[in-house]
Amino acid sequence: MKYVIGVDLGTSAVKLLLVDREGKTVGSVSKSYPLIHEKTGYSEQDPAQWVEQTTAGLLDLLKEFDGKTEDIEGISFSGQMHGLVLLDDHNEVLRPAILWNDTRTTAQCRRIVDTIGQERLLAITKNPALEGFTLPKILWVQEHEPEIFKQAKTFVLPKDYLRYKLTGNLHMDYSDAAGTLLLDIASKRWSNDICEAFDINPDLCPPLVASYEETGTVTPEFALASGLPESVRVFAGGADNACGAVGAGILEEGKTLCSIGTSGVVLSYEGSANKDFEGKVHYFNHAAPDAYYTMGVTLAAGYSLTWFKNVFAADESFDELLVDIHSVPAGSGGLLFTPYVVGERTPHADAAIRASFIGMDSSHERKHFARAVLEGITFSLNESIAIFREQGKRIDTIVSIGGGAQNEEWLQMQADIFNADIVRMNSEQGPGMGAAMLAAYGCGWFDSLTECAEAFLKEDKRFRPDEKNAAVYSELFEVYQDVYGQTRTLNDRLAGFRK
Ligand SMILES: Nc1ncnc2c1ncn2[C@@H]1O[C@H](COP(=O)(O)OP(=O)(O)O)[C@@H](O)[C@H]1O
Ligand SMILES: O=C(CO)[C@@H](O)[C@H](O)COP(=O)(O)O
Repeated sequence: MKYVIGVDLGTSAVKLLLVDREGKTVGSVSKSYPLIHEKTGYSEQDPAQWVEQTTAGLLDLLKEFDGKTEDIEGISFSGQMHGLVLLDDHNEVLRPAILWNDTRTTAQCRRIVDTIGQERLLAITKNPALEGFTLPKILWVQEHEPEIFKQAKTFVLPKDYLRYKLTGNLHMDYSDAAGTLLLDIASKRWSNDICEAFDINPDLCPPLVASYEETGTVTPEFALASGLPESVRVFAGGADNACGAVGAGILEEGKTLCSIGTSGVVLSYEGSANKDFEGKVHYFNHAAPDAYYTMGVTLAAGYSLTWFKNVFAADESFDELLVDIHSVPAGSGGLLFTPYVVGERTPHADAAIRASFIGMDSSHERKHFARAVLEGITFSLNESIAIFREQGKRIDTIVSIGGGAQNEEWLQMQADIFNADIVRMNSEQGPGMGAAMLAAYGCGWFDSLTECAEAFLKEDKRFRPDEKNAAVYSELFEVYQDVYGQTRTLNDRLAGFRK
């Protein structure tokens, strides 16, 4: 039997899947690393930790594996998007990576729009200037750390840096490059116009490849450190949401994905780059050949739950914290939460907004708060679904993946709030499975990713909307939508008091 490995370099942890030729996961390992929040709005990670934890994860994965390591044919990657990794001329990391959920770059976003114009930016990149994207981060370093910027020879994204440590070669794939705001999405080329407008040497941008393209094999040093044979073929991989879509079979028009990881995403397949969503949702290249996807993003989905657990139930597991939420009725007894603990993206691109609990009552217990957090996160994702529905998309079935899909109550809540069937697949680790599928396709095991999806993916369980709860949530969603406008100026006034 032959095998491939899918590596999902997430925000909270790296997750590795060992998958056989029939699509069965025969081994999995997860290794976590911390986020560094030096100031409010800042979010960084040390790229060395991604490499250390992936290497340790591979050692564990291979220790447990009872097959022959020479039978592992390929490896590929799914990566948290947008994070800026700056490298010098020896490919050494120049500063900590500035991540997708770092929102320090509001001024740089304004500079982008003032310099290039919103219309031209949308025409080239299909996306507006948002704090999370990579170009504003490059401009921030250019302005605030000119000495570091002067030494920068190349920029890459998180999984590209990890792949470089395996192969010694630098590349970036189209699906991840799409989130930099430097790629011409339709022609799949770096935009010289954008580089020129911001005094960025185009050589800073690495060579572009397709997600299923081979980028090299494992170096002797990495083979020694990780136990991987040098013969393993290394494929480029893609953005975590593109890989999540591959791993959930979102490979044709009409298919929708909900992913609850650190962030939350509602994603829809697009066959071309020529639709116009006016920048209301992100529009990126897919990891599948010649395809695209649109998506709305909740900045702190799983992260809001993680924040709540760390503050109020640090010694408990997620399952312990959520054990009694079924005993709280839909609507959490009038307690409403907005998940803006680090700001928001869709539909409110606002780095300054912060979260609220509204309607606290002396009858509320901790379980009401826990349920309200899940409901608030799901309402936020429902705002993206509402945008898609307004644009005429029919959304009646949604595949749900990510850490949040581990909880069945939450999956039922998604069905009730989205008013659609929610499907859980055989693997909730969509991005890791998507990465494994890119390696399987790259190795030539299948003629297309669709063929691979047919062989590898199976529906595990379906959650259908409960009419009564759906009606309650439909009414509450209107209240939820009002909270942003009602709390925006209050939050602006509080901003000066933050760390
Ligand atoms: N048992 C669980 N029940 C509900 N949510 C969970 C559970 N375990 C993890 N999560 C949520 O999943 C998130 C992590 O999901 P994951 O897809 O691994 O994220 P990432 O790819 O960003 O590292 C956490 O932030 C947490 O909120
Ligand atoms: O910024 C985005 C998408 O635009 C995020 O979705 C990141 O890609 C991080 O993903 P997770 O770690 O939450 O999976």
